[in-house]
Amino acid sequence: MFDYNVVLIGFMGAGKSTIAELLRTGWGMERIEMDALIEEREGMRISKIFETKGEPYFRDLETELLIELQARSNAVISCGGGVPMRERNVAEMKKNGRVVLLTAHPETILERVKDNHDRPLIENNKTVEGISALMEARRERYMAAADLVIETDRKTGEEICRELVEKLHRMEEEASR
Ligand SMILES: Nc1ncnc2c1ncn2[C@@H]1O[C@H](COP(=O)(O)OP(=O)(O)OP(=O)(O)O)[C@@H](O)[C@H]1O
Ligand SMILES: O=C(O)C1=C[C@@H](O)[C@@H](O)[C@H](O)C1
Ligand SMILES: [Mg+2]
Repeated sequence: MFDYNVVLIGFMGAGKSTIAELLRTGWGMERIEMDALIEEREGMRISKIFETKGEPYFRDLETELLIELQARSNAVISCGGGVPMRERNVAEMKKNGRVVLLTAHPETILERVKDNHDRPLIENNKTVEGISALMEARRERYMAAADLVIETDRKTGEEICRELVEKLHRMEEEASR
């Protein structure tokens, strides 16, 4: 039980949704899936929103939703991959949350996302090189937003969750000393 939110950030396919679901089932947290909530409210898939309304429209929806989510606690918020790229968003997620960055190497990401076609930003160049380039462009902002970084390559979801919960508890202990 956390008296704040756990905000999961990271590249597409890093495992945010997977880990959020495990924290819901195993740790009783409320799971909030930003992409899914936006899709539900807009009544269309993310790829369709990008196509018909454009990326800036989608990015504004993300910011509005993050502001709304500050009212929760003990929620695990699985962010869209691009959410930490806006400074305003990072300020919002830190108001009532600890930000956890999940990382994975481009080869691992490619393996995980290759059969899914609802990630418009990588759909046209789904290669190690394409993923590496976008990852590099995002690295600095992802790192700056993170309170905690967890590598996910060759770890199971359960291992990642245990590491995450342990590290967050340790951070709280250290902060209260
Ligand atoms: N630790 C892991 N080991 C093996 N496979 C994993 C792991 N974590 C996630 N996966 C698999 O990788 C794929 C992508 O994971 P997931 O959807 O959780 O990523 P995401 O970070 O939420 O991506 P997006 O930003 O696109 O929503 C899924 O098929 C999932 O089952
Ligand atoms: O990394 C990104 O910019 C994105 C990741 C997905 O979660 C979606 O939010 C959308 O496809 C954009
Ligand atoms: Mg996801």
